Amino acid sequence: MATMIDVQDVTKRFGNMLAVDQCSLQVEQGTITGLIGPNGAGKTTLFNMVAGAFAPSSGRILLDGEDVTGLEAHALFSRGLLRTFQIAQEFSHMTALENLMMVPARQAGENFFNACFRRGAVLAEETETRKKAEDVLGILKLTHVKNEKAGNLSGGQKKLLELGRVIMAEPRVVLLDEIAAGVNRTLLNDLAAVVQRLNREDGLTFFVIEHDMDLIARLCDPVIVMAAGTVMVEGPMSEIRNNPEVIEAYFGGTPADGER
Ligand SMILES: Nc1ncnc2c1ncn2[C@@H]1O[C@H](COP(=O)(O)OP(=O)(O)OP(=O)(O)O)[C@@H](O)[C@H]1O
Repeated sequence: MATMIDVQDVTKRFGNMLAVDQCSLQVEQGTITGLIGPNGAGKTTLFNMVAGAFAPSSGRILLDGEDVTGLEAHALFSRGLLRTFQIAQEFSHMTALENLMMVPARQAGENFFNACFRRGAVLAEETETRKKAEDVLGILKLTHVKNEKAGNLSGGQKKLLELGRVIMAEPRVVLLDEIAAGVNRTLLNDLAAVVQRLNREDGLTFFVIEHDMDLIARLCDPVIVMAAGTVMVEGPMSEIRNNPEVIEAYFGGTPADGER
């Protein structure tokens, strides 16, 4: 199995604060890899570096074998890595369908030459994009709100739409950042099912930060536990749950059911 994301000895300092401390981890191609750990463990900082929000202070990050250390999000996107993004304010007045239709980075309609001289091709492409967006709405069970403005959707529906935008972009690896937060159980089941389907059927690799341990247990294998800026342990959730070091890091030694 090829390594999709390879974090090598990465450190991130904010002034005197060592947020990530010589951390090394791998996300293998075709996996749904979870990243968990107590508050302040460095998960978000690590994610931010992998997603191109900021560069590491030291260390290297490889994407599918290529050194991408310090590349910005748009450069990573063109290499197939995408992080779920909140529906930006400016898109909230657009409908669910429009939000999906505008995702492809290089729509023919945006190309001046095509717009002027190849109108037929542009129209064909728009029809194709609309069809794909409608299919994605169907997968997400959002067809009934396709003409609703994104800003009027429930929190859970917005998360599903975010995932829809990811599907439209056709990435190879997706970073999911706390998708369960504020989502009801029914919609969460839909979200989890879509992630599993994309993983199994389309071979998408997922790297998931999540505080909902049930969701992690259901989706992720392996699970990487971070503490104090580095990796503490890695393995299937069934092992992680009973690992004394993990219990100590989360609960100060008080045995619990693994829920934060
Ligand atoms: N921009 C910043 N400036 C200064 N310190 C920061 C910054 N971002 C994060 N930190 C610090 O780095 C450490 C790691 O934070 P981080 O948000 O990465 O942890 P986390 O594991 O994602 O925590 P949580 O689960 O609470 O989101 C924390 O002590 C945090 O206060």
